[in-house]
Amino acid sequence: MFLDHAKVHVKAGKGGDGMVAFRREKYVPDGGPAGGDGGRGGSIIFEVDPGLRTLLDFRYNRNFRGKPGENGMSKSMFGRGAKDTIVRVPPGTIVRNAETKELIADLTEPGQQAVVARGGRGGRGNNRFATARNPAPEIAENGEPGQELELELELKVIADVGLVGFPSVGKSTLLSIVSKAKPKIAAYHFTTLVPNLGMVQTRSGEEFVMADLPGLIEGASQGVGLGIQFLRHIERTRVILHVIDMGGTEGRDPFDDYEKINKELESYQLRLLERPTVIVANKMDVAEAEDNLEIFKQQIAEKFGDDEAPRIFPISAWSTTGVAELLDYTAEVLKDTPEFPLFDEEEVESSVLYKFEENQEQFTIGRDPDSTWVLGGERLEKLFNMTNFAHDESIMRFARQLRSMGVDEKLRAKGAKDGDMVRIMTYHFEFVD
Ligand SMILES: Nc1nc2c(ncn2[C@@H]2O[C@H](COP(=O)(O)OP(=O)(O)OP(=O)(O)O)[C@@H](O)[C@H]2O)c(=O)[nH]1
Repeated sequence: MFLDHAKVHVKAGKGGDGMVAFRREKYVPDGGPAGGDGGRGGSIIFEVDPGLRTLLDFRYNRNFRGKPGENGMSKSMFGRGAKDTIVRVPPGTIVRNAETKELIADLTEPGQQAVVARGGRGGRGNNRFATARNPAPEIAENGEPGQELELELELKVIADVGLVGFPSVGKSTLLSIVSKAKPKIAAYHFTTLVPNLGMVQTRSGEEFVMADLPGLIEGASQGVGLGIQFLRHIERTRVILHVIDMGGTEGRDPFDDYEKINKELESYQLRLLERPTVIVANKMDVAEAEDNLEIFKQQIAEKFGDDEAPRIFPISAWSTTGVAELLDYTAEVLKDTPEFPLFDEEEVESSVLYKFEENQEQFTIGRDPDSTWVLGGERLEKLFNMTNFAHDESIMRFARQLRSMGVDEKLRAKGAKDGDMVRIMTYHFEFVD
């Protein structure tokens, strides 16, 4: 099965805790501080593996946890940093923050990496807090928590081969008989259009994705301001299969159809005619088809003259005659056909790059029903988590950090009085003006 969506939970490793320790030397009753820093927590990194084609793995495995950094040790020894966790994803994976929908990474090139959750910094040991006034501090930080978030993965199903042709020539029939799997695809964000796509496997096991291209193009010509991602579908379509009804159903003339469709393709200005085309002469099971094909072949030969004419594959989508040969040849042409960029490199670059911003609110002030003041906010909670409450001095340092962020002042401005209770997560304390 060909899955295009997955939701995963990632939590990077916490930094190791800093240590409170003192030197113990012979004959020295009170040595200086000797608590080492904790090591960095492991990040979670997504890496493109060109061998993958689906997001199937994420159905069974949707939780990724980074390794914690090692705690700091006595004798000023640092904790070791944790190894990052590498998660392999197929090329074409788009990663978003599931909550805000913000784009985190657009992974396309083999080996390309994106840090999706950063490991926490190691907490500092007490040897880092020594000052002239406080030569033996009992202050150490806990490691910073690793980043944690819910991610939405989306695999761009890129069509290698596009089907074109008049209505009722048999495009859907052909697609349905060659598709090994129908990718479950969602409507694009910007249109309600769901292109008709199929995964194709040739007799020798080669794979490519085939799409009903007119469906895509019609969407593109209707939609104002279609995203770059949408047009990339057409850009990545390297080979065109032009399907023609050789049965001449409803009095149609095959060559006339062929010319009309080409005119239309030209008008889209998507470099479609530059791509190699294979002509699929369909409905060869119909009585008149053989005669029609002979005439069509002559017309094509005349049109192209000495130029290289596209290959014509007579098939019957209905009885599947000739279809395997058509697919073999298509796979071969695909191999030697590059992409047809519609956008200049710079534009693509900026859409490929990912951003990773820390957008932290400083702090928030709310109230519990019993009128306890409640302090929150990402940055404040992080400082709280990094405080080692086993040591009074560490707690005092936390109080200083709050003051310098302006928490005291803001509380006072909101009417907090001496003796009021204040809560941060599960920790209660008294407000002292
Ligand atoms: N005799 C015969 N009929 C076929 C063959 N392939 C398709 N048909 C028939 O032609 C009709 C149209 O086929 P579709 O596959 O729906 O054609 P389409 O090109 O996808 O048409 P649109 O969806 O309108 O673009 C259907 O009734 C098919 O059964 C074939 O090889 N031989």
